[in-house]
Amino acid sequence: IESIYSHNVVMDGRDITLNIWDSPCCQVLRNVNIQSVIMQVRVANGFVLVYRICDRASFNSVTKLMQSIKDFQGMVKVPIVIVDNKRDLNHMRTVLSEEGRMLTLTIDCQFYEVSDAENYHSVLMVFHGLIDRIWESKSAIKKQAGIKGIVKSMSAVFARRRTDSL
Ligand SMILES: Nc1nc2c(ncn2[C@@H]2O[C@H](COP(=O)(O)OP(=O)(O)OP(=O)(O)O)[C@@H](O)[C@H]2O)c(=O)[nH]1
Repeated sequence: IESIYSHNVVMDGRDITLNIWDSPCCQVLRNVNIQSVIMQVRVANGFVLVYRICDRASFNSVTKLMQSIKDFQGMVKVPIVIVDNKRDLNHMRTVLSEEGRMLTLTIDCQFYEVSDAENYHSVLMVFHGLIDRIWESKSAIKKQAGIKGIVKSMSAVFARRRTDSL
């Protein structure tokens, strides 16, 4: 079942409300639900893709899902964080840590190795990392919009001058 819930965090003195859309892994496993991915890419500010180190199918799903997000996002890149979970089950590991890291090379994203059952703090780090990336990408968009605005108004002045001189 998909669930949506909210969580409040304070970061750098700012109150932030995270609205988390939690899609179950099994849904992804059967087939990446393209419609759902398209909708999520449209509305989401960021993605946390979690696989289990002892479950190769979950890693394959994350790989597929990442490709779909890449395919459907437009010019604006939505920050993605990859999480290798259940580190406490290292003795049952079937996905190498390097494989997770390699995945992050195909798209610019962060990588975390956690055990959410054992360590709440590491999960917090994941979300803090994502929020940082969201802020960075939002301020980059604002800056770009600012430059575009200047270029637009300058070209308007030049266009008027050209018309005046005719
Ligand atoms: N040993 C261990 N078990 C975990 C860890 N995280 C979750 N689990 C267990 O794994 C099971 C599934 O946990 P969920 O939090 O529902 O995992 P999920 O990724 O949301 O699973 P889906 O709903 O199938 O996507 C539960 O029994 C958890 O107790 C972990 O870090 N270590």
